[in-house]
Formats: sequence, C-alpha cells, structure tokens
Amino acid sequence: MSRLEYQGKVFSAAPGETLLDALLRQGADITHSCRKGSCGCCQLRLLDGSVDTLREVDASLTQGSHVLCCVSVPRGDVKLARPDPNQRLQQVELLARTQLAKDTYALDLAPLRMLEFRGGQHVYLIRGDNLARPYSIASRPEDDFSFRIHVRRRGEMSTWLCEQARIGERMYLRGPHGGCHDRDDLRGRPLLMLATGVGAGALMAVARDALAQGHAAPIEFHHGVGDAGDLYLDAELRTLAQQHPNFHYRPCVSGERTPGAAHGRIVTHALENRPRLEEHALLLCGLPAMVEDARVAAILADIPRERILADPFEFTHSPRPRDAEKVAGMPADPELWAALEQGPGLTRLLEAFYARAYEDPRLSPFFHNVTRDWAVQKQYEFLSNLFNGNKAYFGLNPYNAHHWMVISDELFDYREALFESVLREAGLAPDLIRRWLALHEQFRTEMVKGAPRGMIIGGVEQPLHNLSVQRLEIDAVCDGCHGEIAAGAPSRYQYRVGSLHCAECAGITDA
Ligand code: HEM
Repeated sequence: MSRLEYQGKVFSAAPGETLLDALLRQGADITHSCRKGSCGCCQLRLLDGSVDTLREVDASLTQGSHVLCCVSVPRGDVKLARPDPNQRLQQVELLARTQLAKDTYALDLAPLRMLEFRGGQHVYLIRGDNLARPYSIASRPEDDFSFRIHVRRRGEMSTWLCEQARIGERMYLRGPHGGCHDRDDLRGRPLLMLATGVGAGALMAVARDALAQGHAAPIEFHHGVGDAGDLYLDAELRTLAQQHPNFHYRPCVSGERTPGAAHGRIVTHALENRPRLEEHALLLCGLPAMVEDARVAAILADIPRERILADPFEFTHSPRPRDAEKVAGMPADPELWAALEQGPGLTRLLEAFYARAYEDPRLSPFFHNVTRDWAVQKQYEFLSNLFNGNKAYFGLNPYNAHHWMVISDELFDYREALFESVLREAGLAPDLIRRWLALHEQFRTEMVKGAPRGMIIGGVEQPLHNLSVQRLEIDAVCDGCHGEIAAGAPSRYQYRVGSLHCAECAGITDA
C-alpha cells in the first residue's frame, strides 16, 4: 500500500493502482475524463515521491513536476497538490482600450514574454481572482509587438475589461489555441468567412493574413449582427474590399431591414441553396448556434471537414442541451431508411463501424466497460427512430450519453471520418451519406467539451461524480477486494466508472 497525501487528507493506493483510481475510490474530488493520459483533466502536481507512468503522454502535460493521475502509479508514498497555474500561464499587460461601437471595445495587450500566434486564434485571459474567458485575436503578429482583441461588454469578465481594468493592469494568459487561422494549403481556394458579433475582428485578421500572403482566390466575408449599429468594422471591411478586388464584404442584419445589408440569417445567405461550394474552405467565428448551422450546411454542401475551420464563442454558463428539441424537430428520412432495408442495413453498418471503433486507439478507451453489442443496439435505437420517424427512442440523448467524455472538435471529426469511410466502403449513395453525417453534425455542440460535466435531468445539472455513500438493499461484491458487501452495509458507487466499493476499500469511516 502507498500513502497518498492530497488536500490535507491521507489516502491509500493498492499495488499497481493508478492515482486516479485510488483517489476516486476514496471519495476525493478530482476532475477526470479520458483515463488514458490525453485530456489532461486529472493533472496534479507531485510535491514529493515518484510515480511510474503507464503510457507515453504529451510532454507539455507533465512539465514542472506535474503528473496525470489516470496513467500514474505511485512508487511508494507521494504528496500531491493542485496544478500550478504559473507553469502553464504567462503574464500580459493591458496597453490601450478603444471603443469601436456602443458595446464593443478593442483592447491592446502586451505579453511579457514572446507570444507566437496567428490572427484568428484565441487566448484565455485570467484575472487575479481566477476568472477566465477566451478571446479571439483580432490582429496579426506583423501589426505590432502587442496583440489586439475585440470585446463585447457582456458578462463579468468582458464588462470588467471594457469598464474597469486599468491601463497597465496585468493578468495571466493561456494559449494561444485554435486552428481557425490562415493556412498555406488554403491558398488558391475560395474562402467563405462567416462571423457574428466580435467574431468579425478575428476573421478580418485571418483575411488580412491571407491577403498579405498573396491569396488571389475570392474571399467572401459575411458579418452577421442583430442590429446595424453592431456592424462595427463596416468602414474597415469596405476599405479592404476597395484595396483587394478578390475580397467581398457582405454585411447581414437579422433585425430591422438595413440598406446595403442582407436581411435574415447569415447562414442562409452564405451557404444554403448555393451550388458548387465543395471547392471552398469555410471559416467560422461567432455564436455557437451560427457555427453549428453553418457546419451542418457545409456537410450537406460537401465541403470536406478538413476545410471547415471554426472557433465558436465559449460562454461561461454551461450550455443547456438542445438535443431533445432537435430530435423532436427532425424530419424522417424514408429514402435513407429504405436504402438501409428498413433496419438490417443499419445493423450491418453499425456493426462494421463499432468493430473499427473498438480497435481504434483513440476511440476504444471511451468504450471501457461497454460491450460492442450494447453500443450497436443503443445506436440502432437512436438512429432508426430518427430515420423512420417513429420517435420511440427511450435511451439517453447525446448530451447525457456523453456527459463525462472529453471530446474535442478534432476527435469528433476523427470519429466522423471513420464513420464516413464505413458508409462509403458499404457503397451507400453519396447524398445519403451527406444527410446522415449532417444529422450527426447537429449534435456536435452537445458532445464537444473540454471538461466533463454532469448529466442534466429535469433541467437540473446533476453532480458529476456520485460519490455519496449508499446502502444497497441486496448483497453485492466489492470491485476492490472482491469481498461481499452485505445488504444494508455502507458502500460507494461511482456511476461514471460503474464501480462499487465496500466501506473499507472506499475509505468510508463516518457512515
Ligand atoms: C467522438 C465522438 C463520440 C464518442 C467518443 C462516443 C462514445 C460513446 C460511448 C462510449 C457511448 C456509451 C456510453 C455508455 O453506455 O455509458 C456512447 C453512447 C451513445 N452515443 Fe456516442 N460517441 C460519439 C459520438 C456520437 C455521435 C456523433 C452520436 C450520434 C449523433 C452518438 C450517439 C450516441 C448514442 C445515441 C448513445 C447511446 C445512449 C444511451 O446510452 O442510451 N455518439 N457514445
């Protein structure tokens, strides 16, 4: 047994047991998700002692004596602490603030160390009290030694930045992150840029970057706002269009009709019912709902995933799932259902997909404790109901089914690419494949996230880890010592992992 010290408490780890398993088993509050050393959620600092690492992990996650608990087994006694923010962060100083429109400001920030970034990426700004928000970069490194962000005065952090932060104020920065920036492989392709609100600042930096690199193919820049007063880059974008004949500026206002601007949804104008979009690259920055709609329209228009670059805004409040209303509003697809022979074809395709997913090094760890038959059956129930319109699915909707899984946009795309290859190999018609993948695409927002979150039941978010002590009405077997847990005895059930431990293994002393 090793002795683990963490947050003023003492825990124990059985020989070969990972730090994560040991801490969870004894009720420690520790964020975790992938269990394979890639999401970084369970990172802690090793103050004393040493660990064996079960698999190779990204070196940036273990810098400065940090360990990933899910892949670390203690070698004797260890002392642990929460991760050190200074190891991952750097300081920036607020240099200037300019009002651009009623509620929109430009802030210039000087990093104290060299920051390598591309216009369109985003950074997290972190205030002294740890309040953190991501902001997209609206300048190019060539512009100045500082970088610029556009901020809308909404929410605590942004209002503070726009109204109270002093010039000279220092804060922390993490990043840059994100792949929504100009890329050499886009040169020569028509670019379609869709921004809502202050997303326009980031995409204008991307457009200026591309033009500076000699991008000669058309760039169509759509800026969608609710009110004409929020077209805060109107003059600059019109000037850019005059300077570059291949740059086309298309303002769009969803509120009152405005001369010189399209009226309605930006996605309708930019993407829907437009022929021959498949050669384009799509860049998206703004509200998550716009990004989601644009992605779905792009999949239907056959724009390949690797040419859809998106940076949706992240809000502080946890997004409420809309999957139930999406499911309810989805029309049946009788043509696809007929092509799947009203069922047997769907089973065959799902069996082929999960056979690959369970062999896949990136996807298989998620299915730990889930049998393949179960995965096929659940997926069949969900999809068959959508295709045939029966609406008789009783399983979990996508948000709750994936609540604990850290799925990045990149991993979602990876899974979809695998799914697509299975459909193609089976010879399903291309337009049916597009419709099927566009259906998956509508649930991306419910699944992609950087950290696990609790299920939402009856509109209320449940605690992520059910660590409460329980007394079962029947006898059970402990997953730790394999001894019997008598009916009525205290035990701890970890529903996320599906494990049950007796009072001794779970360290329950006060039940
Ligand atoms: C990277 C992407 C994804 C991963 C890693 C993933 C993984 C999983 C896993 C491990 C389960 C089993 C959960 C459990 O039984 O505890 C599951 C269930 C499920 N997944 Fe996914 N999934 C992904 C994408 C999708 C997509 C795109 C859809 C369809 C829109 C989908 C629909 C479902 C459904 C309907 C269930 C069953 C829910 C239930 O238990 O009733 N998943 N997924």
